[in-house]
Amino acid sequence: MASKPIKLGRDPPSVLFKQLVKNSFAIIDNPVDSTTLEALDVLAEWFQQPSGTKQAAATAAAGTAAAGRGFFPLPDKEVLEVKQGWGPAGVQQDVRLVVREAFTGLRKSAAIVLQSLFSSDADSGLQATDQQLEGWIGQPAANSAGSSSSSSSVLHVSSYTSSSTNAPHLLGGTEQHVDRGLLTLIADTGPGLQVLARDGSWVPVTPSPQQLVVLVGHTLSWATAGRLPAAVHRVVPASSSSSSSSSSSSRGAPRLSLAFKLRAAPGAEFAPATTTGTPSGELHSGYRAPKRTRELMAAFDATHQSIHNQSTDQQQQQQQQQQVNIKPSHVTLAAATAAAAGASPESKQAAQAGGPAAQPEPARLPAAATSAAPAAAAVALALAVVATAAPTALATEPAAATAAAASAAPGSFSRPGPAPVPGLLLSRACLGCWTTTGCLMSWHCRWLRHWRRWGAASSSSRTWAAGACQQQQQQQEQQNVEQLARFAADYAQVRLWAGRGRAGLVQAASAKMIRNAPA
Ligand SMILES: O=C(O)CCC(=O)C(=O)O
Ligand SMILES: [Fe+2]
Repeated sequence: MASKPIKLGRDPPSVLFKQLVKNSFAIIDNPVDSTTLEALDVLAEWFQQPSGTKQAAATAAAGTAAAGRGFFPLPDKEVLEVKQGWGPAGVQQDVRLVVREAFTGLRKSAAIVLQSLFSSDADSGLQATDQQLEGWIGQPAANSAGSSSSSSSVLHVSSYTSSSTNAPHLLGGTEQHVDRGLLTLIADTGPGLQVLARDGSWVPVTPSPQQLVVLVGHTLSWATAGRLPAAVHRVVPASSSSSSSSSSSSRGAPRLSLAFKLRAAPGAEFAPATTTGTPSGELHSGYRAPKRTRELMAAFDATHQSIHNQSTDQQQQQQQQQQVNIKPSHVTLAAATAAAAGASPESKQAAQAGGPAAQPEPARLPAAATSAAPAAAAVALALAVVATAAPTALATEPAAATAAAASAAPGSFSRPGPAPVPGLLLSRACLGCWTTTGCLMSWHCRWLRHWRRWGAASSSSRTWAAGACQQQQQQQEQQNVEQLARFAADYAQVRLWAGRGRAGLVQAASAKMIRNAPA
């Protein structure tokens, strides 16, 4: 990364704030001399055990409060989930100790980052007292467990398994997503993490061993009325030849990361008008009413589907589903076709990400998202599809083009949750369901707006509207994808015929006439 790492005690907090506003991520020197590095080393070794051993050791036994939780072998990585007070008896004591210390150290670092963003020296205009911030984060003490003021923060240790697929950047890593919490701190043993920049490009983020990556999460972005944009990020595992190791024991081993997710306590309340010092009337309507964490998270769940953000129960369900249907289920039409076609990196990125339109924050969308996104993403998407269909078609017969496009059509891929064909939808935030990748303003949401106006919109009505609206969006997205696949097939045929010169075009015209001639 181009910019220098930030030293929190030395650099003014405004530097951090500005960098997060600009990039939605920053690299800092670890403000707490914690055992993060040691934990990476110890865990790299721990992850070398067979999957079954790890699962047996780190998954909490049935009948306990954390039953079934702890270790998740996913298709593209294995995740060890660590919460406050973690310590399954099956895990060696030294590993438990180091991991707990790393948890505590990262938690402190995250609190320091949050505090600096709200300190008056940050020139951020953000306002929250230390007491308020403590209320947001919740109490770490074990005796508050389960209460609405208890900490929900979690440490995810991920070991990325290598993928044999020819689209490793899609299947062997982590799909693009936004973290749900306040902020995430990441330490890792090698390259792979990427953050979506405002211009739609993916920026590799490579902290060195003493550094941490700070990512803004959905909750903090919402609490600051979008002033701090949430980081859209993904993990693209480097090929083994290019993987450089920052930790001696992990050389040649899969990338390992520690992602500490500072999450809001369940009962915390966020009022952007107070936090930003902006009169409520001046805020985007989506931010006007204060929200509690639970409400915020329900809206988040309705619009963001990612295994990294789910509750553990949801993860387990999805895990089972993925074991049956692993490969194409992660892949969006655009991304799959772009990858297969070797389309230009820019078109791949735009197609996968929909540019900044995928940013889940309703207000203060980057200019590119509000103006160019729908058209640009649609074009990028079409290009990616055509790029796949066309070369195949040129080498063979027109029918092959249709088949190539059809093979990428909706039936051949499915994705849990809304299919991300961004940009084809309206890129505005919905007042009802809180969708930001493009609510169609379905009648459910229009109703909700009316209810709101009359003061009758409860959180259950919002949940209902969100569900119904999401369903409608999925149908619409499906139609868009089908339409696009048809367009790609037609376009590929025209290119094929055009490639044969005038004779080809005449042939195309006569074929069309014959097709359309009355029987
Ligand atoms: O492995 C990483 O660097 C990031 C993982 C991640 O994004 C997550 O767990 O939410
Ligand atoms: Fe993440």
